[in-house]
Amino acid sequence: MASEPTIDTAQHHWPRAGLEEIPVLDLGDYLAGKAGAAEQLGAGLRDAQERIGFFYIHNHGVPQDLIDRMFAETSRFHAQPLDRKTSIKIDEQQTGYAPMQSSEIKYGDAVVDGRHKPDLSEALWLRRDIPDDDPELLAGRRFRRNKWPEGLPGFRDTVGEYMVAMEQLGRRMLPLYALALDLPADYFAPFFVRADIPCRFGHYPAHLGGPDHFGAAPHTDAGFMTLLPQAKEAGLEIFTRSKRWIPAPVRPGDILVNGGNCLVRFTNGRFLATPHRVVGGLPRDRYSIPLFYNPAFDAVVAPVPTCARADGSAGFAPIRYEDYIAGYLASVYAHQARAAAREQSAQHA
Ligand SMILES: O=C(O)CCC(=O)C(=O)O
Ligand SMILES: [Fe+2]
Repeated sequence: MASEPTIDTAQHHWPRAGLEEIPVLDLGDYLAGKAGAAEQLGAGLRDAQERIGFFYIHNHGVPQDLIDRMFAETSRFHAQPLDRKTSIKIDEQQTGYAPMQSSEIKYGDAVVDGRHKPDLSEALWLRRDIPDDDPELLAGRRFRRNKWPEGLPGFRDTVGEYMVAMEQLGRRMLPLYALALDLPADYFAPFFVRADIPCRFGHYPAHLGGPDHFGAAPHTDAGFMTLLPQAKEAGLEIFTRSKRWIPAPVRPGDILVNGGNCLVRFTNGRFLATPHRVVGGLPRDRYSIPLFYNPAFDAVVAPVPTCARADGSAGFAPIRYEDYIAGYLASVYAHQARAAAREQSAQHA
């Protein structure tokens, strides 16, 4: 299984105060095509990703009405009776309904405080929708088949609209990552043709858990960039390089962005995948709708040329994204660990 990335802290030198500030990047001028805006944002993104691993984006171009409708659909889905939700229960495809406390194994090295209780949240996972005759789907590849809820008219259309808008945002942000790393602006584009864009439409019921039992236990995300439209309720906390948990303030209308383990691998540990968690014991129900903007399944995630290690060592070994994500999921979910074991024994049979 793929080993989790570790952060090369020797490359980071920042005063403590700065380690706890989540910057805001305004994409307005950039999306309007203003000269110089991309370079300026690239520098801001570099600072954010080296220092704290999280940043808000303002004027991101995704209509608020669409985000509001996606939140409304998410609460409509979770308001259904449990047997309706479990009729599309999550399986080795990693799409469908993940019930409360279904993260059965814990997040390997990313667990920063040794607490191992399964998440007090439920979620509907969906990926890019592909036609029934897609060759990879017909070949039985994992992570390809969506499970759509029935009896919720309009749900599927809204999810489709949301995925298109959010994927476009992710694609438009790729040049900023490239410029942040002194690479040609189009460097990352080929890795994201048919990007993997899993969405987690999550519900954290009020009054569950507490200081030692979380809505989402401490973890790092697996992919490249996580796009998290702001929930109405607070509750997300991030573990900074000053070794403290700080709340991520709710900034209505903005989208919170954070780096995942694939970004760490691309940058040989220079950009952070910062551990985060959702606290337990929330005063009100909380919904969240992250889209994980990740490479295509066949893309090979390998350190970029500008992130060679100073000591000449190679750093992270190249790995196909799909192999990486399968290993990550097997470390979090028992059903994925079983699927991985089945695939291994089939290969050796
Ligand atoms: O609900 C949130 O605010 C964050 C959830 C999260 O960290 C995740 O789904 O990876
Ligand atoms: Fe996360």
